[in-house]
Amino acid sequence: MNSEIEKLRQELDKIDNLIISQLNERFKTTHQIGKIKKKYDLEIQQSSRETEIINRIRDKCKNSQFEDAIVRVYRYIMSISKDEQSKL
Ligand SMILES: C=C(O[C@@H]1C=C(C(=O)O)C=C[C@H]1O)C(=O)O
Repeated sequence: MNSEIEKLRQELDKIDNLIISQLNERFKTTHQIGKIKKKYDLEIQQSSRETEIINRIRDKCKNSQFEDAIVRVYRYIMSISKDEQSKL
């Protein structure tokens, strides 16, 4: 039993490495967008863009039992990008 879990945990570590690297890229990009918003005095919150992202995620996750979980994660990621943009 322990070795079964250990194998899956190693798999999770690899997946986490990918997520970390992609999250880092995503936050770098939202940071750049934040700098442009500051320069042109634009609103940080862009609700129609967020709806577009959530719709795209739901479409991509149509056959996944984790659709709602993934949408929750994305809402959280977007709220953190906005917090980071507001620090600029
Ligand atoms: C990144 C942006 O800023 C905010 C954060 C978003 C995100 O994390 O995807 C989307 C829309 C905005 O509320 C943007 O305006 O595109």
